[in-house]
Amino acid sequence: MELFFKLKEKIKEKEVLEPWEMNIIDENAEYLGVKRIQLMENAGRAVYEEVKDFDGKIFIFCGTGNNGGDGFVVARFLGRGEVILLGKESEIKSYEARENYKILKNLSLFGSIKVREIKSAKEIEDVFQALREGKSLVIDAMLGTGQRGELKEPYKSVVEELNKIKRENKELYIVSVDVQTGNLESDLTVTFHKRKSINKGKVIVKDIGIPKEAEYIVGYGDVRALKLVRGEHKGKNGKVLIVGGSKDYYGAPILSGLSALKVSDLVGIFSVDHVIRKVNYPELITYSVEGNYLCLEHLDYLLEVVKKYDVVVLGNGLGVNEETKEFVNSLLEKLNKVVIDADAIKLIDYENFKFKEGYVFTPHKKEFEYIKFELDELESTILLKGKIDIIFNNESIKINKTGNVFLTKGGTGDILAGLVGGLLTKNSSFLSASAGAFIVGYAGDLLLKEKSIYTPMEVIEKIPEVFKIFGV
Ligand SMILES: NC(=O)C1=CN([C@@H]2O[C@H](COP(=O)(O)OP(=O)(O)OC[C@H]3O[C@@H](n4cnc5c(N)ncnc54)[C@H](O)[C@@H]3O)[C@@H](O)[C@H]2O)[C@H](O)CC1
Ligand SMILES: [K+]
Repeated sequence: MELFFKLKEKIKEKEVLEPWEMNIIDENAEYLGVKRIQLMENAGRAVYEEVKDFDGKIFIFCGTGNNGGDGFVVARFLGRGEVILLGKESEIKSYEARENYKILKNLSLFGSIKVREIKSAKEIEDVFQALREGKSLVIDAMLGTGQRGELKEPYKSVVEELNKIKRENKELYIVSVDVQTGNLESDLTVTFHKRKSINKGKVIVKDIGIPKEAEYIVGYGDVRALKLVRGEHKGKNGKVLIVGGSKDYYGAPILSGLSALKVSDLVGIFSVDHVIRKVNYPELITYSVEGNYLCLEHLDYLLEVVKKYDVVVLGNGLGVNEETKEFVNSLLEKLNKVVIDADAIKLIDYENFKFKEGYVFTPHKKEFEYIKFELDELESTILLKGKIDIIFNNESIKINKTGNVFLTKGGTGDILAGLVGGLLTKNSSFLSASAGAFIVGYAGDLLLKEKSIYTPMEVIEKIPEVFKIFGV
């Protein structure tokens, strides 16, 4: 871990987060044991603290997601006002929000808090009318970091109407929870943990108990953030070409290919005929060249083939010799999305090397010593495998703690490289490396629970189960 701390102090901490980054941090806080319902309670109380002295009518507009859940908590702390749910109770997405909604319904018996469910803005003309005159507070708990794209109804009309009233009635005060919903002209946004890139206007940042460490741990939040286009169109899921193998090693590229196949539906292997002869998996497309090692004379044909692929996984079983060295360096100049593993790491001429953003290096400790880099120029991601994996580039760093000693066996590195390659077709280098490390480690941990020893092929077969466990 001392390398982690050494690197971490050189990587500037992010002050502003993208919504999707915040969602990963939320999930990984839970992975570290922080309860979501507690975060929701703290978030609701944080907003309440900013509005509790308001002396006028209060309307809390809530969505069916966790942003709405926060709004339910605000209402409970206020102990008064009217809660308008944009949807039905049955549409409330999470357990945490549903529980908080149930409490409000129990409280509404006493008349202090009113609760309404609407399908369309037309149903609350009376509320809009009330907002047009006198002093009112609107709490915007409609959409938070989960909002995507153009507002759909009824959010769209509600926001439009609120903006219209806001222009007419200067005494209407709007406070947004976490982020504004669409282009709502809030007077204030109370956001949690860190400022979000989409926050506008006056913003107050409140801590709600999310530990800083949640930003530095890989968890199921990373897995859930993955873009994984399911195989509806052959070849649309991203295409991966494994470039590896030699007369001495034929297993490595096959393991990489089979692993990549778990997240992409078109995988090819480009290698020498010794290897291709041994590929007896119809799912793997093969490209065969004469010789014991891949070398410069194979480059032109490879550059033709690679045009059909999105990502190359380079290095598994390549062998280490002069002829392959030139091949690797010339090839990398021409490619943008590459997983660089095993022997390829040793063959790169780092003196004249550009660390492109689309590269992921997957060294173990010894291979890591070959990589000569200046951290502030490191656009590529390095996934340094170990008991604790460290994933880093010039602006982010995380550790992954899944996995066990049996994963250090031969073959697991090939599986990781292939999986990261598959993920890299649709995701950033950093997320592909982080999630890839988590998934392979977690697969190994599942296997270790079932049996005392397992094979690399069993790790590959376990990958879909990891996705299923985390609902991806
Ligand atoms: N996750 C946590 O640990 C905490 C979250 N907090 C609050 O939760 C929101 C994020 O909640 P989430 O459920 O992920 O998303 P939203 O509530 O923002 O959206 C829910 C829902 O809305 C639908 N939707 C998305 N885009 C649109 C659109 N353009 N039009 C209409 N409807 C849309 C979609 O179905 C979404 O699922 C976060 O901001 C915090 O407020 C807690 O505060 C802290 C812990
Ligand atoms: K909001």
